[in-house]
Amino acid sequence: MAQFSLVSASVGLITLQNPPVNALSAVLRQGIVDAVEKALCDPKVKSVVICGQNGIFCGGADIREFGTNMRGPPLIPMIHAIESANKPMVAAIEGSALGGGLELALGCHYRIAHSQARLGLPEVTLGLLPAAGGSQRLPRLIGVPAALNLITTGRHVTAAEALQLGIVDQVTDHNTVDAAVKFSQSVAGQSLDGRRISTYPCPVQPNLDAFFEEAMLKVRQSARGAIAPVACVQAVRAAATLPYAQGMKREKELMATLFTSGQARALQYCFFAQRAVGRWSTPSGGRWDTSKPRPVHTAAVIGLGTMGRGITVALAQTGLSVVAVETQVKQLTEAKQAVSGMLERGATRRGAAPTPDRITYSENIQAVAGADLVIEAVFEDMALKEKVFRQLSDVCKPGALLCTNTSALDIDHLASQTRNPELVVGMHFFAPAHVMKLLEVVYGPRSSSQAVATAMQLGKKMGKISVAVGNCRGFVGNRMLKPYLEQAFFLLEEGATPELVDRALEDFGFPMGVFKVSDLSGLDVGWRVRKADGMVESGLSTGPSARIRQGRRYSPLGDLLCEQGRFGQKTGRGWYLYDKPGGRVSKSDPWLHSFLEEYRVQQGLVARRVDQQEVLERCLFALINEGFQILEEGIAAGPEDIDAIYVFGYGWPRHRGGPMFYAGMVGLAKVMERLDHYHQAHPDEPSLQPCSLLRRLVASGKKLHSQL
Ligand SMILES: CC/C=C\CC(=O)SCCNC(=O)CCNC(=O)[C@H](O)C(C)(C)COP(=O)(O)OP(=O)(O)OC[C@H]1O[C@@H](n2cnc3c(N)ncnc32)[C@H](O)[C@@H]1OP(=O)(O)O
Repeated sequence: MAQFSLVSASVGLITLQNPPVNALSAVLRQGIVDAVEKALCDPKVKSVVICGQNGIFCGGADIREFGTNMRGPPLIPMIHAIESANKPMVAAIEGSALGGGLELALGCHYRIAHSQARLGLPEVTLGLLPAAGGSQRLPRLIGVPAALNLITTGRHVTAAEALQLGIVDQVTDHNTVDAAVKFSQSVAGQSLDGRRISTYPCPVQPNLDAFFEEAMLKVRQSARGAIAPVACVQAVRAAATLPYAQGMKREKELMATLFTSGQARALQYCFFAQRAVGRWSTPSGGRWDTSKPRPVHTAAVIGLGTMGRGITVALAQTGLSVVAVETQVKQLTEAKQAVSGMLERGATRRGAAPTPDRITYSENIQAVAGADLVIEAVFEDMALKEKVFRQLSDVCKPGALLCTNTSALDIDHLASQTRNPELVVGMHFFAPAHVMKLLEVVYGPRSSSQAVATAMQLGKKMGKISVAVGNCRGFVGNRMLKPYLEQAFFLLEEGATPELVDRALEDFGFPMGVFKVSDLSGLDVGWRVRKADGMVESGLSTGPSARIRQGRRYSPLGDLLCEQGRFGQKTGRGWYLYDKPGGRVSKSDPWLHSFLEEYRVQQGLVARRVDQQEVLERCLFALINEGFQILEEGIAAGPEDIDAIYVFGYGWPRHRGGPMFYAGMVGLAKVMERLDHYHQAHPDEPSLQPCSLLRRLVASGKKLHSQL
């Protein structure tokens, strides 16, 4: 609802009241319409201030209403009525004014913001555009380039930037409502002719056609198939070229296509999934709302290789004291330099003062004795990690949480090396650890819910999307990646090229195809794991049995490349060719193509035409099938957890909602039918056999996601 009151004898104060973010629900919109009418009819009221309760102006349209039968007064006429009012309307912006919230403020004649406020039009991140007049008013207010930037990126600006851009008229460090009330009194009775943004001409943009062509090209390149950024450019172009009323018509048409698109549904699902993963639960009954995290003031990191350095930076940036331990002196010296460089660059990027140095370095593991929480980040080797955990169990103070940054190893086994297995959890960071948003918090059967809660809370403090997952080989993310990679290798054997497979995945929306990623992360990483698993035979034997290992189809292609010293970017050669070791730009490699041809001949394989659809179905459906298996085993509590992991850690295109959501969009019956089809053709590939949960869901007609 919206509360109306008369303050300072002549100011009508309208307070938006819809916790937690004053989203513009049907009830709130009705409340605003009623309150505005009251204010305009009351002769005592000479000016009006609109504010939000609980320190937040407005988080925009109520996203939960999208996709339902929208009731209540629509936003556009409501904002129009505010702009047309004959009494000054002033927005008092505290906290956030986002999306429809900012559009409401743009309908007001003046905007006063608190210095800590954030403003923006983030609709594009929800697969929409600012369609309550935002795409037409903002360019008229601040010019086309600045408006286009805000609308196509959805970025939030600070009050200071908003003032500089001309979005707000005044910024205050004091009580925003008081400042707005005072301001509104000062302008009461003045003409409002020059204050209605919809009547402004759009500032002239030189070389309009070239400007928008370039903008469109840029957006199409970075959008990777997302349609909302493209529609945003079209809407701003309408503002720059059409009268306001026609621009509004265009805004409405563009919004109509976006609103009903699968992409908008997927992006809105991601918005809520990102928040839902914070409400974790474990099979043993641990829950986010009943488990109290332990306080963490000092954290320690053991091992200062690439991951350990990133984790140290991420911890230091949260303001914690950090003890960083590395037993090799040379590595320690290099790490010190690298960490301080990363902290400095991070501060420059954020426009903040460098993080005060709260890091203590040591060569001795005894230095972690006082830490509340330790993150072990030594080399991915079980024997080494076992040793470190036994030492930690002796050295650490009672109650200290012991975490391992492993991407696949058994958490429970490591816990068994300690005196207090309930204090052990996995914290699987993604490289670079101070940049990547995802954190898998892995609980073993003996991890206490307090240990999970502590790691989840620390992840949140570090700005991560933390997802609690159960203990199994590869946890959720890497476990699902295995069948995906496997299928990509098999497709090469059957006739595809790395270029074809990567192109299909990049057209789907991944920033990089599977072979480019493999070159980037290093082919030797997987080789080492496969060797440890006893999968690798050196040299190449021939015939189908040479490609069956441990009872299932196996492709030795990756191993053969490694035997040639082709480890990817770091050696300048992998699935692609690079201009030098460490080079970043991939080129097609004729050697690789000949190698594949020779390999097929040797193995008696006949190359056939593989198309993009087959690449997507085999790689993605195999990955999704593993996701269903993970759900069935209770390793992930819900599909949102898997989707968040893939969107925030594995480059899954957000506008496709994550693998499990995508499966729902495609239709579970279709996914199952295609898996069955491929499994019949490849009975030695168990990852193509639909798992029982998928079969049960299809048989019952049940959906995995209520949004679909
Ligand atoms: C014609 C169409 C016109 C306009 C279109 C729009 O306006 S689309 C909406 C545009 N607005 C946004 O995208 C803002 C989304 N919200 C946020 O960015 C943040 O929530 C915000 C406002 C910065 C507050 O952040 P904070 O970290 O404090 O809270 P949190 O994100 O955890 O949110 C708290 C709960 O509120 C729910 N919520 C937030 N915004 C909305 C919204 N616009 N509609 C509905 N619900 C919203 C959020 O989901 C959280 O609830 P939970 O149950 O935990 O999911």
